[in-house]
Amino acid sequence: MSSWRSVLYVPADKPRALEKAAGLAADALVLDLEDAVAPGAKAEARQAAARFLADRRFPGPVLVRLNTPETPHFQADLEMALTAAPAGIVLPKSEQAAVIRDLHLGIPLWLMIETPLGVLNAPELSRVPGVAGLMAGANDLALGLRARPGRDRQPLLYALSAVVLAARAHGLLTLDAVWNDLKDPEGFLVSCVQGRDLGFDGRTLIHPSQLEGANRVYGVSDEEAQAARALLERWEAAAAQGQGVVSHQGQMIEELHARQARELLERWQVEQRQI
Ligand SMILES: CC(C)(COP(=O)(O)OP(=O)(O)OC[C@H]1O[C@@H](n2cnc3c(N)ncnc32)[C@H](O)[C@@H]1OP(=O)(O)O)[C@@H](O)C(=O)NCCC(=O)NCCSC(=O)C[C@H](O)C(=O)O
Ligand SMILES: [Mg+2]
Repeated sequence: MSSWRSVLYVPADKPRALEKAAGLAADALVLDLEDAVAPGAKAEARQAAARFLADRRFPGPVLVRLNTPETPHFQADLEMALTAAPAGIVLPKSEQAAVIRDLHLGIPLWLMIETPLGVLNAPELSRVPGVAGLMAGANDLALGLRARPGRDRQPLLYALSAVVLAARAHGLLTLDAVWNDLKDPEGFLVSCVQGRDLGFDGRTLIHPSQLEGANRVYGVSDEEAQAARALLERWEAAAAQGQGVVSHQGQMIEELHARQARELLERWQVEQRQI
């Protein structure tokens, strides 16, 4: 089990960003070959990504986001990725399960759900063998929906929830979309809480300044771990007496709450090892 609280996009054609990313406290990186890289810089970005992977510059999982299969860049991106063997491939603008299935890629896939059709097909996309996770893409979603999401992201909530629903139904990981406004760190934090409460496992990010907030909001605090231990203690004592439901600090608890507490403690332990 690894943690996916903070997943930083790094444009693969930016040497300084690659250099910096190698030492950052992100849980994972996505080396971007797609939208952050201008058409004329695609080849250079591909080579830099291959070098970064070969040199094992980052201790955690490193994913590579390819250009879409319809573009002239896709084949070369794919060949590079299959040779360099990242922890996974990110496929942007995923819409059709058959298209993804026909690629027959023997590597973990992360599908970006960021178009109206992608959202509608998210349940089928989640069932494609090899898919490890779903990532939401707010910029493309806003474009495709003609939505105007403000600070509260209200116009995107249906689509974001649909991504979580599909991922959870099929046991996949799922990551919330990026926050563009670097001048509004408070809005970013509020939206991290919103994404976490919707059910996302973590957040995709665009800037190092967003790492601390995402790690904190998506992480398990010591207080939460302590509360989970207390709940388990109460539950185990009650279960030993054959009880199926008890109250704990004024709240009803059942076996499912004990499971939830165990899962939270497991995550807390993983995060402690990553510090
Ligand atoms: C958004 C940025 C263009 C801002 O760049 P800039 O103004 O140059 O940032 P700073 O000067 O504040 O940078 C300070 C230092 O931090 C490094 N840096 C910045 N961003 C990153 C990064 N992502 N990874 C690693 N390091 C980074 C700078 O190099 C500076 O370092 P130093 O000089 O040594 O101090 C820029 O942040 C950026 O390019 N971000 C990533 C953009 C990106 O990848 N976009 C594609 C993914 S978003 C998307 O498409 C999601 C989805 O598809 C959707 O539809 O929503
Ligand atoms: Mg996008």
